[in-house]
Amino acid sequence: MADALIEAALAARQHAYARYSKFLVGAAIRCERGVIHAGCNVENAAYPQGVCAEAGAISSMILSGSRQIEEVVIAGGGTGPCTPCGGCRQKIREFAGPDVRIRIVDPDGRTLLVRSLAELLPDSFGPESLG
Ligand SMILES: O=c1ccn([C@H]2C[C@H](O)[C@@H](CO)O2)c(=O)[nH]1
Ligand SMILES: [Zn+2]
Repeated sequence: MADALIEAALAARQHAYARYSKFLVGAAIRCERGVIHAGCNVENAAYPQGVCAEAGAISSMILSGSRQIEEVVIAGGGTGPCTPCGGCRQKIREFAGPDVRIRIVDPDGRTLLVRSLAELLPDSFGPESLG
C-alpha cells in the first residue's frame, strides 16, 4: 500500500514548479476511501504566495469529497529528509488523527523517516479543540 503512495508522491514531484528554490517536492495522501491524492509545490514570483506540495494534495482530497487522511508520503529533493513545514503539519492535522503515518522519502523513493502526526505536531490544536 505504501508503494503506490510513494510512486504517486514521486510522480507528483516531477511536476513541481520550484523555479526559485529549485527544491522539488511531491506529496501523496491516501484517504478514507482508499483513493490517492497528490500535489506538488507551486512557487510564485511573489515568494510568499508559493504553496507546498502537501497543501495541493489536501486540496485534491477535499475536492474529491473525502475528509480523512489515512497516510501521507512526502518526496523531497534535498540532502536530508523533507519534513513538512509547520503550516503543513497544521493543515494535515485538520484531517488526520494523531497516529497517521507520515513517510518521508528521497527522490529514489527510499524511506528516510517515518513519523506519526503526533510526533511531528505534539499537543496540537484541532477541530475538536473548538468544542
Ligand atoms: O514539506 C515541504 C517542504 C518544502 N516545500 C516546498 C516549499 C518551497 O516551494 C520549497 C522550498 O522550501 O519546498 C514543500 O512543498 N513541502
Ligand atoms: Zn508546507
